[in-house]
Amino acid sequence: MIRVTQPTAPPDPGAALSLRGIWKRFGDRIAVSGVDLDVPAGSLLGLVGPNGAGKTTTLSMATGLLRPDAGTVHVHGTDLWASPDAAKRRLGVLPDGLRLFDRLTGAQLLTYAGLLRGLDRPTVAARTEDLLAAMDLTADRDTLVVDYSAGMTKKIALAGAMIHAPHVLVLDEPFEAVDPVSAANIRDILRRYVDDGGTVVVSSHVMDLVQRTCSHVAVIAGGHVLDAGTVEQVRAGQSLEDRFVELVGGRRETGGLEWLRTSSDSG
Ligand SMILES: Nc1ncnc2c1ncn2[C@@H]1O[C@H](COP(=O)(O)OP(=O)(O)OP(=O)(O)O)[C@@H](O)[C@H]1O
Repeated sequence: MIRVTQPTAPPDPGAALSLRGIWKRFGDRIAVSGVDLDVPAGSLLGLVGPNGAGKTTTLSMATGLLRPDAGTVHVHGTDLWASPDAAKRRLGVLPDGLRLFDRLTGAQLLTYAGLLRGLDRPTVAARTEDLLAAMDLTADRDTLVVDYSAGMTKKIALAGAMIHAPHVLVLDEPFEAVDPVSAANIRDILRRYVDDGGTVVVSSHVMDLVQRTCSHVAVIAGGHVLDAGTVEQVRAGQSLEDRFVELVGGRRETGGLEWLRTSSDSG
């Protein structure tokens, strides 16, 4: 079970990811202010929150891409910032706005990712073909990634994050720009990965997708975790979207844009 823990609680060694008191400040803006979160092994957790809530900053600190100002991150009990190599071997990451080596073809990019992770060539070759097929990209295996659509680019980056068979996948907006059929395929791949013992954290703005796909959810706003638990616990009988709006607030009357009513300017 996920808990929003007391800051003094020690990290949970049984959790796939255990964040304790992580903070990040950019100039005088505090992006993340003391996030404590345990992601249970074998869960598929959706991290949801409004724009600017601190999701990307939290995930960057949870995966070794950004050093927290304070706090700790443990990956299956290994301290990420004390033992980054050991911890990162267990992580597969799809960062937000990732720049890929897009002058490579899709197949070359996966080969590169596999070799970089220390896999031998036959293993890389076999997994590359499996992943291309799973992402429905076999026909475009020899197309340059720079010529891929946004959704195809997302899928090849996701495949690159999975090639070393990590224990934990951390995916920032994996469904953004992905067509509904590909999104369903990706959901199946992630569910199978979880059934086989993996853990997935995805950030998303699409509540319906999180409600249908995830076992757990954490709601973050203003750099804090507002609620976390199983999807059933957090939504408490409402739709996740209604519960999200209730927790986060911020709905406003859409007055003040009268000038947009172009029909009133018909003369
Ligand atoms: N490199 C940076 N320099 C300065 N401020 C930053 C930087 N990165 C993030 N921020 C600020 O930190 C806050 C949290 O940003 P973050 O990108 O983590 O939010 P998010 O929840 O991922 O948002 P979105 O849903 O819009 O992607 C925002 O106020 C943002 O302006």
